[in-house]
Amino acid sequence: MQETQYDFGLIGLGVMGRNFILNVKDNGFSAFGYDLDTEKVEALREEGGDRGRVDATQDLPTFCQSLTSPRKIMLLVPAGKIVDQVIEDLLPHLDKGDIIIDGGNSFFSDTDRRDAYLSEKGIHFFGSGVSGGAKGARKGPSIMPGGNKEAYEHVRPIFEAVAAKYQGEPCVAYLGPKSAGNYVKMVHNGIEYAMMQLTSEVYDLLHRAAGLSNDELHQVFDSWNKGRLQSFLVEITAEIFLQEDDLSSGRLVDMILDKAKQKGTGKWTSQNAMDLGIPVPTIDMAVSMREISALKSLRVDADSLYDRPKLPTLPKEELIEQAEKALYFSFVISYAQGLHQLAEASKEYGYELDLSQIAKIWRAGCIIRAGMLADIAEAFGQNPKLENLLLSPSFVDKVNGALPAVRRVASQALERGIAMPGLLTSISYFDALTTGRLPLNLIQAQRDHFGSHTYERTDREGIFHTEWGKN
Ligand SMILES: NC(=O)C1=CN([C@@H]2O[C@H](COP(=O)(O)OP(=O)(O)OC[C@H]3O[C@@H](n4cnc5c(N)ncnc54)[C@H](OP(=O)(O)O)[C@@H]3O)[C@@H](O)[C@H]2O)C=CC1
Ligand SMILES: O=C(CO)[C@H](O)[C@H](O)COP(=O)(O)O
Repeated sequence: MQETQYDFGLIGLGVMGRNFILNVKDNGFSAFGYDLDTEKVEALREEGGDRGRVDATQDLPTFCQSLTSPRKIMLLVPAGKIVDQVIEDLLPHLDKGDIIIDGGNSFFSDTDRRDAYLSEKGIHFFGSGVSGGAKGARKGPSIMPGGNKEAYEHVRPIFEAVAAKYQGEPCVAYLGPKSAGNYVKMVHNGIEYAMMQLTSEVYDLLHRAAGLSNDELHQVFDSWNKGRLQSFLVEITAEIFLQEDDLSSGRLVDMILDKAKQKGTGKWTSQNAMDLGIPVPTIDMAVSMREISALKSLRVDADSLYDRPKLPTLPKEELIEQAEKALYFSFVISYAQGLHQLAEASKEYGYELDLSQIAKIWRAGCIIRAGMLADIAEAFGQNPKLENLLLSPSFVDKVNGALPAVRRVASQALERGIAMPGLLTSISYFDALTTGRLPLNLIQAQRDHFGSHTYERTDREGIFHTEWGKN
């Protein structure tokens, strides 16, 4: 029987779990890990040093007996059936009031199901997204917990200690009941998909239209990361261009196959946005682009069938300046879409989300952290009911200032046949959302013409139908 009582338990000592548990230990809490894999258990015991502060086992009863009451057990196992399996394995060893935290990228309706199931048994369940990858988990991630508010008080000191800090403020906050935390993490990942797609498009344009080398691309992204585009993704992009390839003489980025994989969180964001009736087309396009990227052989075959315009190389400095504005604009649009979705989800699912607080806990630790999130947090702080970021007076001048260059970049890409679907979609979304009268009156007329679906009028109340073609 294990003598020492540990403050925190962690199941799943993989990429995230191993780093998270060491982070808990470094912040003054004792932690006990559990994994099925002997090597992972032994590796943690080696790396952890003092066994009184961190230890691990492959024996579940020992694991549960070693935790202080109420037990606080975090799961960092692959999302899906494994989470249900681990919960079932744990239940015989738990007491009422114990807390299970699912830190993985679980689908939010699974979290609601698990929450209802466990609350009947007196167990508190937290769906709690964690972002920041391995490094974030080790040194300070952004944490997005949702669940029972009172029970959160037991977890709060640990989460606040291990979370990333932005100017001293922890990047974690209680977000709302039930699946609020997993939902926010899902949309975080949707925004992540959009920002990654947009970054890759700008890289492609600078390289193919203006001939920037990897060294030049490094310099561009590095300098952008010191300005208003300062963000984790721009920072790592700068670093990526410098990485030499161990297996050939060039840079690694040029040797990586152009097929992007996905685990599903971006797709879920798009699917649920459609259920809610909230447009997030830049996120949708980012998901579609991963799908198009997977069609490698089809793309290669089609490439040989069609002509692409051959235009002169563009002046570097001018394109770099315009591209900075295009990336800034489209990052703003990505956040605007994701936060709009969160506002609607909050109403639909009763999460009572505080969008300013969400932007605040994304300012450090997570993959979508960016300097502009401070402005976004302020915009929603000034007007918590802001329907869409584009309505914030503080963003109007910023967006207006970028637009001419954004449109120029898009035209350059279209003229050259360089695919920038994320940027073009962002511009079209912006143009549509800022147009008082759209041509969808014609769609209503068509619907009524072929299917008597009726329409409303601009000049009077009521529902109308016309026998089209009779006058
Ligand atoms: N990697 C990342 O950057 C991020 C991942 N996430 C999410 O965090 C979760 C964990 O991801 P990650 O750490 O990357 O995944 P890993 O696959 O690296 O780690 C998962 C760990 O769980 C173990 N495991 C599987 N089944 C069980 C079980 N029944 N009991 C105990 N342990 C088990 C696995 O062991 P074994 O290998 O032997 O199966 C493995 O050690 C996922 O939901 C992921 O989506 C969230 C943010 C970032
Ligand atoms: O949650 C994350 C970061 O926030 C993960 O890294 C995410 O799983 C990556 O998603 P995908 O594999 O679909 O690109």
